[in-house]
Amino acid sequence: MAGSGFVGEEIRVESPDVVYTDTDILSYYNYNDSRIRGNVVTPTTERLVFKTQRQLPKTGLLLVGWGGNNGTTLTAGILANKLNITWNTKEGLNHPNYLGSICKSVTMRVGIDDRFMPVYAPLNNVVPLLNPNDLEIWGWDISSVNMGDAMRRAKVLEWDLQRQLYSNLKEMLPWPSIYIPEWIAANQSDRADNCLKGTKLEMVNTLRQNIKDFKNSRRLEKVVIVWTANTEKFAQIRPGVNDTADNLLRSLENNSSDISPSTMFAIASILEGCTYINGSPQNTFVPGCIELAERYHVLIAGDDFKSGQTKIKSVLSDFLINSGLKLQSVVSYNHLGNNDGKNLSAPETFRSKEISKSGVIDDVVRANRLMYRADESPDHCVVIKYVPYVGDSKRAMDEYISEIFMGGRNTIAMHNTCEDSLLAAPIILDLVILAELCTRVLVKRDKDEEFTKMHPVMSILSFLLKSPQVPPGSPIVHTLFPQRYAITNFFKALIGLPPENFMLLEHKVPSLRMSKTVYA
Ligand SMILES: NC(=O)c1ccc[n+]([C@@H]2O[C@H](COP(=O)([O-])OP(=O)(O)OC[C@H]3O[C@@H](n4cnc5c(N)ncnc54)[C@H](O)[C@@H]3O)[C@@H](O)[C@H]2O)c1
Ligand SMILES: O=P([O-])([O-])O[C@@H]1[C@@H](O)[C@H](O)[C@@H](O)[C@H](O)[C@@H]1O
Repeated sequence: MAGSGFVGEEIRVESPDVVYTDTDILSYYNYNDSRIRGNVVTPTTERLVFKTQRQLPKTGLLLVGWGGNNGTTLTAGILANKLNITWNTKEGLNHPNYLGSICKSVTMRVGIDDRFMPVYAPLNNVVPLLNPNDLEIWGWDISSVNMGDAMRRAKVLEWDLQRQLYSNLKEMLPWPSIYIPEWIAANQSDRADNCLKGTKLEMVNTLRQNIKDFKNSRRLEKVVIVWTANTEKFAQIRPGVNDTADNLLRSLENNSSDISPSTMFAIASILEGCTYINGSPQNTFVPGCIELAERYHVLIAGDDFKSGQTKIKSVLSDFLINSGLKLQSVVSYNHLGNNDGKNLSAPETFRSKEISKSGVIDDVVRANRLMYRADESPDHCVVIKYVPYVGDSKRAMDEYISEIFMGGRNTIAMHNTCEDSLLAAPIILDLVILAELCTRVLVKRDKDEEFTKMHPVMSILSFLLKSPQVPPGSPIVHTLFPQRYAITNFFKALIGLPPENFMLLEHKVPSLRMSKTVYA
């Protein structure tokens, strides 16, 4: 629709720097930045070439912890969308949707029209992205309950919707999984009736066979594996045990107690060439695991889905500090009554979550040496309580206190109630869709001969994760909008468009509105 400020169909770039072949999109891209030496700043330009496969592969999604609130809610939600199942509540008729997914519900600015006004397009019309309705889904759980009864157990979705999905879901039985009690809360033992036996190596090989059989039986080209099982305690990083890929594999063969179930899943995924995403806060990606992913060029991402309280914190801390208000105290409390909350009621598993929820203000504080000394940071307290009665409906209460002009104080208090799994499920979807896109992208410097994959640690997914994994030595960005623009600017680079600069100079420099349109 001309002049509507919106493009509802797949956009196509016309530029000498963008070539659409039958199989790929080739974009010749100027990556501009500036290099600082002392107080001397030098603009830099690196000519890159991105090659993005256009063909969408038949893709499978394997969920570890499939029978949990997130796993069942995601599976049920995709099925409801696929079958277009509507359901009644006291408010009336409800339709399936993908609200909460940036790949399915968000647009991005792609440029300006002839009136110099912004034009937006859905993310999935900018570069080819998987349709979640096409995903083949299966998974593992230490609980043998079928997905229909697990959906009922989760108590997340409205009964009229559950009723219509149950017959499909009850046929889905999770594969047995790895249960090593000391890695999660003892209160999880009552659901662990679906557990593999044998040595750690034997169990990893069983997981690998599960993956192979799933891939072959469904004729899949790709499989993405997501850990949405319970939060584990942190693993000790031990030299000679899990500090290198070879030591990690040798420790697996030696049945080392230092290797967690989540790291065993990561090893199986990597050895089967499957992208692996850690949706929980534990340190699955011990150094040896990252090295293994680098060795096999298998993409990994983590940690801990960023769904509610932490997402808000990443925005508020950015707003306060980057408005020159000195944030001095952040207290994040929440209680919830789902099984995640039950597992987090144990000190060691809570500690994993406390670490991932606490790090989110670090980058914005560290970036401001005007207000914060190197050894100074706001008080930051995280509290999570398990209250069975509220179920999946997490009640979060936060307080932010900042010092303001001339000795003043600014206190922001907020209350947030939401079904935690209805926030997390679309985030899992985005992680899968964006991770799959990353597997289709190759890049090289224009002057180089060979294309290469991007670094296996997908820091581009930081927008979706509380405690983002980044390539060794890379900075961690927590603030939400830079994370989001990292994704949309990446999309623009893949089709040869310049990054968002927010300058709107056409509306600040009158002569720009007179100049002929100059196509790059
Ligand atoms: N908003 C959210 O729901 C949210 C946000 C961020 C992170 N997370 C994390 O996502 C994970 C899942 O959350 P949830 O609400 O679905 O929890 P849940 O307890 O409902 O589901 C976890 C599932 O994992 C299973 N499980 C445990 N150990 C396993 C293993 N070794 N192998 C296979 N299955 C195993 C359990 O039986 C359970 O069915 C948790 O770690 C949670 O901290 C959730
Ligand atoms: O994403 P977020 O709302 O900051 O954090 C949430 C925690 O507050 C909650 O207690 C936990 O059960 C969820 O797994 C999630 O991690």
